[in-house]
Amino acid sequence: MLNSELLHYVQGTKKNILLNVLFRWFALLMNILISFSVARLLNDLFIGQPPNYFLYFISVLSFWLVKFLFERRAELYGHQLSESVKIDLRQKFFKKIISIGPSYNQKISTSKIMQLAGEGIEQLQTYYSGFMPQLFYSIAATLTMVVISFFINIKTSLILLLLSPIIPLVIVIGLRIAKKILGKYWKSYFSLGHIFLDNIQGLTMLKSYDLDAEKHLQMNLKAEDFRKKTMSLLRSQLNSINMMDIIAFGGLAAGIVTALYQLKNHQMSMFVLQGDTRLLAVFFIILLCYDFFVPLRILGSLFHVAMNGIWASTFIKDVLDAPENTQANQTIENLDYDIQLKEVSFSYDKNKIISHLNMEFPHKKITSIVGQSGCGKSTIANLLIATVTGYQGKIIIGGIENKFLTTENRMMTINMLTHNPYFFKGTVKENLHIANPNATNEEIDSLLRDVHLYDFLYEQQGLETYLSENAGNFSGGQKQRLAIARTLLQDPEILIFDEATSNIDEESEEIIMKLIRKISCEKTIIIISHRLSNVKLSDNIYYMSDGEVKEQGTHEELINAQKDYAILYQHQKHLEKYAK
Ligand SMILES: Nc1ncnc2c1ncn2[C@@H]1O[C@H](COP(=O)(O)OP(=O)(O)OP(=O)(O)O)[C@@H](O)[C@H]1O
Repeated sequence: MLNSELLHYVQGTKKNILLNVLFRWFALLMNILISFSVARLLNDLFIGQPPNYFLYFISVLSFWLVKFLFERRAELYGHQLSESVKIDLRQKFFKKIISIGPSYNQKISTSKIMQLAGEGIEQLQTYYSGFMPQLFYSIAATLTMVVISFFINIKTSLILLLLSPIIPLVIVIGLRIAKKILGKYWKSYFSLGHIFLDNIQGLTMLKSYDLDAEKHLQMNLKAEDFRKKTMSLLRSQLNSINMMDIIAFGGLAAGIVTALYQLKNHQMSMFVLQGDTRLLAVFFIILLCYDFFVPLRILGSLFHVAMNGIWASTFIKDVLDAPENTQANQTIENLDYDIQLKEVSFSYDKNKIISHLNMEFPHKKITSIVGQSGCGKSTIANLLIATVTGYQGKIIIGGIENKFLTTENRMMTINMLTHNPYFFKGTVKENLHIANPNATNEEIDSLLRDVHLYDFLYEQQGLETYLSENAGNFSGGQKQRLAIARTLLQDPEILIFDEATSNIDEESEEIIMKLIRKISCEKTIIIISHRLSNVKLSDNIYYMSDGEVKEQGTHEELINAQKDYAILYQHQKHLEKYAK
């Protein structure tokens, strides 16, 4: 019921729980004093002794005021607890995702991260700030009331003592029953989140294929499944709440009946008071019985919300406990940005993608990788930028094994431009500043001239020109040229162009290729392209097939070799001539 491991994840939790419980316990003592005062007043009225109303009023008001202050204090600690839990857990969660590095996606899906960071942590917050303090408070309050009732009437006290563990027992049984339901609930929730995010990301494509209505229906089915799972969870929670109500009210009735029975048998008295205290004792114990089951009953209700948190915690814990690459603490110190792959192999699950690759990508040179679709070209790029990890062999970048490079250093050193760069809604300047927040307008303008976008942008609002979502108001070629300007603004030493010129107009392609050749005298350039005409001027070309390097050399050398590269080149040349 109490996951003690979780306590370690949130700083200051124990202190805040302790203070919250302590002040609520003080408030309980005040409440008991109020009950005692009310019992005395009733006793006075019943035995015909004129009560001192003013004294009762003052004492009840004073107890109530002190109780109110204690409760406010407890609330304050509860609030602190609740906030620190949420902030702490979210910070730890995101820090962990960042420290796992760009390959986090191999371990956990984006939709799951969003759901756990949002709803998951929200649920866990209730566990920490509601359920956990309530659990300790319930124990303290129950024991306190059992001890006090012991001094009034032992039998009633024993009845309360015997009945008190039933509610926690129902909670434990409820947890066992709900385990299966909760498993289904979270599975359905993750599945809904995954499909929702996927469809939102691909909405434009879905619309263009007129598939949005179909996907809408699919999402409705998932949402309906989630609704059913939620209802089933709520039903089980409601059953258990009903059960706890029966026990709480049954316990209250049992306590009252026992007390009255004891009164009838002349066994009721206040041990500590002189004289005939039978009626006082019975009123006091009835009021105590009324309060007795309240903490346990609240524990029961909170338990159902906390149960979700406990379940979410297992997923959150998996993320927080995910192994980090603690060896990744080196940075490239020298000015050598050569890359070497030595006997590198990699598999997705058991599917071998590349095998025993030996490649070199020298600094200040253009090296290209070509080959049939699916031969593993992008996998090499992904291994270099570490969005994919778990390779055998060695990848040496600037003299340092890739695994040992810090994520920050790798990200500052290597940049990959794909055929589908992302732009945020906002101005051109805002989007370019992502790569370098300190870049001046002059530096940006100079790059915009290099990518032949200057005139186009300054015919509009210049750097303040507005980009709609993912630069939807720009053509494919303009978007790609803007992306290259953004990449160059960051000024990384190693640049990977993975099909960066596919699907764009010839003019843009020519501009980009010219620029790549211009910067190649000071950077390590890797070009991945299915169009061999783009790699003709490379210093070295690797021709790959089935995850292996089959040929290597300059364009002329490979053409003269008259093997697969030459055949593919002639084939593409023929097709391009035909297309024109
Ligand atoms: N995340 C993944 N999980 C499992 N298999 C994958 C994953 N990504 C790629 N693959 C598989 O790895 C193989 C190599 O993919 P890769 O993207 O490296 O090929 P490529 O040579 O770049 O192809 P293309 O020229 O079509 O982009 C393919 O068979 C692909 O199906």
